[in-house]
Amino acid sequence: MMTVDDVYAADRVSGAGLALLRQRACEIRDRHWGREITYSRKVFIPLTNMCRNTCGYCVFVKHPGDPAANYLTPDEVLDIARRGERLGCKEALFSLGERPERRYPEAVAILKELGYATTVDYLVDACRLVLEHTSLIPHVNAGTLTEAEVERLGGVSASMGMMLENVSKRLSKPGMPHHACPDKAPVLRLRTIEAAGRLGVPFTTGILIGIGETWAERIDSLIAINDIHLRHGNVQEVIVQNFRAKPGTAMAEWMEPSRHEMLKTLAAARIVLDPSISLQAPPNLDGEFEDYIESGINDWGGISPLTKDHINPERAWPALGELSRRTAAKGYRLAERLTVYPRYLAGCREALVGPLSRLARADGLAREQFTS
Ligand SMILES: O=c1nc2n(C[C@H](O)[C@H](O)[C@H](O)CO)c3cc(O)ccc3cc-2c(=O)[nH]1
Ligand SMILES: C[C@H]1O[C@@H](n2cnc3c(N)ncnc32)[C@H](O)[C@@H]1O
Ligand code: MET
Ligand code: SF4
Repeated sequence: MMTVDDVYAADRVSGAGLALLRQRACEIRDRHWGREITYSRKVFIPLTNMCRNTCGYCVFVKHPGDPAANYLTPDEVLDIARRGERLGCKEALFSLGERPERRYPEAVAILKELGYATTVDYLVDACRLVLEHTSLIPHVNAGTLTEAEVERLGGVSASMGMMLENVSKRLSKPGMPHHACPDKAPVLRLRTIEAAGRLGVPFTTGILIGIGETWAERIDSLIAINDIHLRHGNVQEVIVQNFRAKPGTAMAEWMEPSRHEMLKTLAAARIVLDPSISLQAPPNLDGEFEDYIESGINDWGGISPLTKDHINPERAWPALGELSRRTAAKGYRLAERLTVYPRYLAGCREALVGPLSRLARADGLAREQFTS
């Protein structure tokens, strides 16, 4: 048995110690998730890249003055979704900046032109548009939200998400990545996940590693997420994502976390988290991603045949055939899932019943499987 105390003490494990940690994680994964590793075929829809925060690692955000700072129009949203649909995508991932209208008159003006007061108002209609005119299912990754906002968005998306990042308040101090980022206050992030729990919204969250946190703070974060899941049962997946330094950002010269850190953290996450929570790591942020399989992951997250990863635009996804082959080389089968995991399908909102049942097969994974 491996206890939470053992995991807290695993900060400096290597060699046989690390091997044992990873083996334990794999046993848990194999027992609860079998020999299948899933992914979601998606399009990325960056509804706006303006944001009132300025996270030190973020290259997605664009501020007014930069000609690239914008909102997509409803036509552009539908165009991305329709092209994705033709390529077999099933998820529309809306990932966007947070409340730019609270900071920039430029954002207020564009929203007004579109007929909205807030970014969330526009997001609700953009999701509805995709639901009504395509077969894609919206997943909303819009950062911190109030309970009322989660409720509204829950009616037009099957699942929602927001990385906790980390529970550490230290990361908001001057010189740290979340300094002057109102929406990255850990207490607000936890409240958002908790609100989704109360409303029964299947939720994706996770931690970003290598941004100045300690090992103990990583484990604290995983436990905080797990506690919400134990109360509400709504955390469908946890992402462990490695920070990648981007030119032009405040953290351009920061050291990136090593693969060793990823392998250790993934195994720790699998041991700490309830086994019903899917463990996801992205395959485009490290050349030797297949090693994650031996740390207990069971999911690769969203992969797109059409759009780039706007958050890590320089990191192309591996081709599906390659992902399939490298997954198989470790003894696992690649399978395509929907944005919402099988066990949450039965509890979905009325408006989603039809769209989801058209895409899901009896076991809850995608009826039409693209795996190479
Ligand atoms: O392409 C990406 N997809 C990201 N996704 C989407 C993810 O890969 C899946 O498509 C969805 O979680 C559905 O399972 C996120 C979703 C969230 O709810 C929260 C955070 C992320 C982070 C990323 C990301 O950095 N890049
Ligand atoms: C959508 C999620 O992407 C993550 N994110 C943002 N910037 C980076 C980066 N430079 N490297 C890795 N992950 C990043 C954050 O965790 C955010 O919440
Ligand atoms: C584009 S970053 C992902 C969405 C949101 N701004 C967040 O940081 O959580
Ligand atoms: S990571 Fe999200 S919250 Fe932070 S600046 Fe980028 S878009 Fe804004």
